[in-house]
Amino acid sequence: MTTATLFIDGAWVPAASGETRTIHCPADGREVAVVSEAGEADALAAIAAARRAFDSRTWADTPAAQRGELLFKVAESLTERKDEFARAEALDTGKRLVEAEIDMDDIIGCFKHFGKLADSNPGRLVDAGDPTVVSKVVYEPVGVCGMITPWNFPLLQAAWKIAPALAAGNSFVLKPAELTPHTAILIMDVLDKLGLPAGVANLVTGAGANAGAPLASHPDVDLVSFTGGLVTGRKIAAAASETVKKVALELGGKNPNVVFADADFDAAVDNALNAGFLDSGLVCSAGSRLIVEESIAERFVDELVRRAENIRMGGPFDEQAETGPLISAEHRDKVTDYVKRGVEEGATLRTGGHWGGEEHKDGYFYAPTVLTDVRRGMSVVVEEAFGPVITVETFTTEEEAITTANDTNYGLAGAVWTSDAGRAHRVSSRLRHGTIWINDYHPYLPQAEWGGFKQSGVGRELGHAGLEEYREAKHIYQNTEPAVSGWFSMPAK
Ligand SMILES: NC(=O)c1ccc[n+]([C@@H]2O[C@H](COP(=O)([O-])OP(=O)(O)OC[C@H]3O[C@@H](n4cnc5c(N)ncnc54)[C@H](O)[C@@H]3O)[C@@H](O)[C@H]2O)c1
Ligand SMILES: C[N+](C)(C)CC=O
Repeated sequence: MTTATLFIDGAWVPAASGETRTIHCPADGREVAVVSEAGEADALAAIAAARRAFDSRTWADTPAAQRGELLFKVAESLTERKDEFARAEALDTGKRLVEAEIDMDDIIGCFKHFGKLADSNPGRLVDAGDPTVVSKVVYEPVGVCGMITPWNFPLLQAAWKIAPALAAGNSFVLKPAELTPHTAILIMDVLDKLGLPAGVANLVTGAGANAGAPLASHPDVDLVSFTGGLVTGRKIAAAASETVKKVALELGGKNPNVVFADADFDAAVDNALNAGFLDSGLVCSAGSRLIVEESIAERFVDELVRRAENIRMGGPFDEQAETGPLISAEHRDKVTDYVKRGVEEGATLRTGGHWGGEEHKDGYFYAPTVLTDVRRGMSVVVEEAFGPVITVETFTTEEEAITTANDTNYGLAGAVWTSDAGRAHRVSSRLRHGTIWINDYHPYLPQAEWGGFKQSGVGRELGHAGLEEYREAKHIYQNTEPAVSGWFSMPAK
């Protein structure tokens, strides 16, 4: 890959500083690509290009149905280039190729979903209660959108923003995570080849503090949509408040996976593994808090540990591998610290708690880990470790299960396992999380809203609301028989 990887105003350019960054695969350290390292000057150039493109109205005034057609063409192109994209994603993230392929299917589904929605809701007439008045609500694009995305699902999280932003007629600047820029570069190539007007889609690859920060603070950005960690999310919201721009935040989770004694035991154990260890737990909605009914806890944890010890770690192209590495040495140190602190605070390490063995020495692997005897308030129970770490809590009553599951500042997702339909309904309706699974874990649908309660975020992606984030509602009130109002007295002339 060349080092002119910034896409600004319809052209591929290097960073103004000439700086580059080498991307390595976290599974084995191999060099994957050298990309341009954007700084503030590049972000400002991209924002200016997006502003000009928006103000020219070329894309904003393109009929919504045509904008939708472009999204279908993106889906077609991604389908044709699926292998290339999945391979690039797997190399950048270290995730298994099969998982990157599944992500591609979801990404294609996302473009189709917003392609369908693009012209579905042009606005509505409002009854003003006066036949001389025409009152209507129309939906307009927000303007210039800054989009900042994380490294765990690089293109998927970008697609959840790009597709609705384009459907609504906006221009945007995308800043992907600095460690995983590859598929963001590829999707700009797709948009470029499909003839999207110059300046509508812009890309800056680089570090958050330099290339990302202007997207949150610049007055010419109308909306900043961020997916990433809570600490960064707070900074984005604070920076955005200066110019009172629209803010959408998709942050982390400390997601409860609640298992009642009447649940299908084998299915619940199997899915507790999926919940916590799929993609090494590098999923915002990972079921990192297992909350299991006391009467089955011992048997459940024994089986969970037995199964966890069987999980095979490996790189993206290792067909025997069941899970991959963490993203960096720094990230692995963070996970290591959480587990260490948990044990120091009294947790029992039932399995894991160590790095990958000699065969994985060039990658950032961390073994699937189960901690029991945890207490609420321990950092590993409260904070997002963002790794393959499950903590186990127990309960004896339905009320206690609900209280424990809601005892978090986060509110992204959670699951309930039970064979009692009434209980499933009662518990799911009391859980304060944006997605609740009943007798399942992890599925999400482009047709259904995704997002967090509490400190897991602001706003929603996907569904219908995912499009509305990128539109402004405008009320147009027309008096067809203008007349003197008579409100103020009329002085004699
Ligand atoms: N809710 C969701 O749907 C969802 C989805 C995926 C990931 N996540 C969350 O993302 C986190 C993991 O991702 P991460 O480690 O990349 O998060 P992060 O917050 O470290 O980084 C996310 C992005 O923000 C950028 N950034 C960092 N500092 C910035 C600043 N000061 N100004 C502007 N941009 C800045 C980074 O460069 C990156 O592009 C986890 O907390 C995970 O739960 C949430
Ligand atoms: C939103 N999701 C589940 C696809 C990825 C979260 O990290």
